[in-house]
Amino acid sequence: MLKLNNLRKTFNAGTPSAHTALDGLNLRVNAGDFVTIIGSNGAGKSTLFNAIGGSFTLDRGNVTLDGKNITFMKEFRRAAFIGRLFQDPMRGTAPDMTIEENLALAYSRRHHGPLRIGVQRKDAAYFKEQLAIFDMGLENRLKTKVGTLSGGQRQAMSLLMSTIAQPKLLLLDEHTAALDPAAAEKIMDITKTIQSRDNLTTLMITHNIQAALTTGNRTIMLQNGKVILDLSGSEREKMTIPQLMELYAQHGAILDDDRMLLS
Ligand SMILES: Nc1ncnc2c1ncn2[C@@H]1O[C@H](COP(=O)(O)OP(=O)(O)OP(=O)(O)O)[C@@H](O)[C@H]1O
Repeated sequence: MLKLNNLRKTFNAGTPSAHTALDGLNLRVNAGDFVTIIGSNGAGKSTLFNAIGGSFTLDRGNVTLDGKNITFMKEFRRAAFIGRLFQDPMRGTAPDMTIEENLALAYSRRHHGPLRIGVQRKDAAYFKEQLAIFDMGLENRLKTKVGTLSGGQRQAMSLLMSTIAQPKLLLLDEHTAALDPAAAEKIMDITKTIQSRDNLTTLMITHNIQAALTTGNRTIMLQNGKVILDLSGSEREKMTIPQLMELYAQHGAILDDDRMLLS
């Protein structure tokens, strides 16, 4: 479904600050897979998402999605079929637009036509139904400006906007890390519900090792811009956090991030 072949990206090439963030990265993801991604700071996780989303030109390698080579496709075109959530709940929604206008904009991507903020009555009913799943009272606030919502509510909006047009791929970049624990749990629960309901092929970066091992069906570990571990099936089920850290250490990496250990 998603094939990443030999991805390479060096930032500031040819200067003293040159840094190879992706170093011949290979990955195959099957349709419907929910893959969690872990790795220490600077391992290349967000750069991997930027490569898939088309934020920069790769030095080498190619990205194929659903049999189509999208390596040179512009970022805004990929956004029509790749949903992405960031840590910051303020990204991904337009604060001066209402809940229904934001959703109408996202929903119009489904038709691959021009983006629309005009809200048709039948669409408004559908948005209400979808918002009700979050159980945050948002379904009764369609005319509320998104800028007035809490962080958790805005991330709920971003999640719905990223998935309402049924993307081919969903990229979650620590999308619950900046939320309070109750909101984080709620957003994660709904993420799982939507993922399994729509059989959405999903990649999720997390610093929470426990969540990485128990969410989705596969866990990969990145280090120095490469996939160094790929766990699924019974091997993943049996894996404990100490064993995982030991494996990580064997690759010369240290889980030096307190968030990983404490969360
Ligand atoms: N636009 C850029 N220009 C220069 N260097 C960059 C750029 N983007 C990323 N890097 C560097 O590439 C490396 C990988 O960064 P990346 O953000 O992918 O790491 P990460 O695994 O997501 O880390 P974290 O968990 O801290 O978010 C880092 O050393 C980073 O400084």
